[in-house]
Amino acid sequence: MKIKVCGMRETENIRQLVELGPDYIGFIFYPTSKRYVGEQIAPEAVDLVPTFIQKVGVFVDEPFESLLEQFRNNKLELVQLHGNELPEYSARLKQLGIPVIKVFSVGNDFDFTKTAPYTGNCDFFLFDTKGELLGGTGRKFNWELLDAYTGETPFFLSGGIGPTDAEIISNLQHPRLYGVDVNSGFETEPALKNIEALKRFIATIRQNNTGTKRSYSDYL
Ligand SMILES: O=C(O)c1ccccc1N[C@@H]1O[C@H](COP(=O)(O)O)[C@@H](O)[C@H]1O
Repeated sequence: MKIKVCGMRETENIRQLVELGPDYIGFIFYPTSKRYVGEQIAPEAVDLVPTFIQKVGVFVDEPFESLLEQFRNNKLELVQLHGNELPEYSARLKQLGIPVIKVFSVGNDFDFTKTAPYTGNCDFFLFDTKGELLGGTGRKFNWELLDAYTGETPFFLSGGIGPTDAEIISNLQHPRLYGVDVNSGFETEPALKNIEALKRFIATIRQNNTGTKRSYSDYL
């Protein structure tokens, strides 16, 4: 199971996170977010991230050209579309060779057939909790609803995941579950992650997923 840690901003915190070897690090490029990284991630922080950890830019209904500029300026590797972006928007990014994670906000009445027009137009889905905020709600949705997702596109599970969820996530059985995305559940303040809590969480997930155990030192 892949691990994405989202909402990073502070250089020292990024350095500590990199040592845990997550698969993806997310940066929020949405100005009204408490975790907004700014138009430019601190260049010294970008240089700390090794190539085996992919940098994801999280955007919400960003004008296309502006997204492209920020993608290039920040040496991002994937984009996460967390707003109401249409399948055509996602398809344009894919045509440019940019991998895309398309987010769906899941409430109790969510209709998973809404994902169908995005199939083939993005690489991953991400299922987050529907709430007043567009992301970073800190709340879980009912994970039993995932049984209704029968599509082909692999997905990240997100929304309110915290330190005590590692065991239950490791035991989830969905055939398209690709990764887990964590954010506010591991924060001591917005955009600052509790590294010790993440270390335990990542270790538990990886112990329970044989074959994916990895630490930063393996790559030195
Ligand atoms: O975290 C934010 O502030 C945010 C703002 C706008 C769009 C997305 C945002 N974060 C994403 O929200 C999910 C779940 O976060 P949480 O675990 O519930 O705090 C995660 O994918 C973040 O990328």
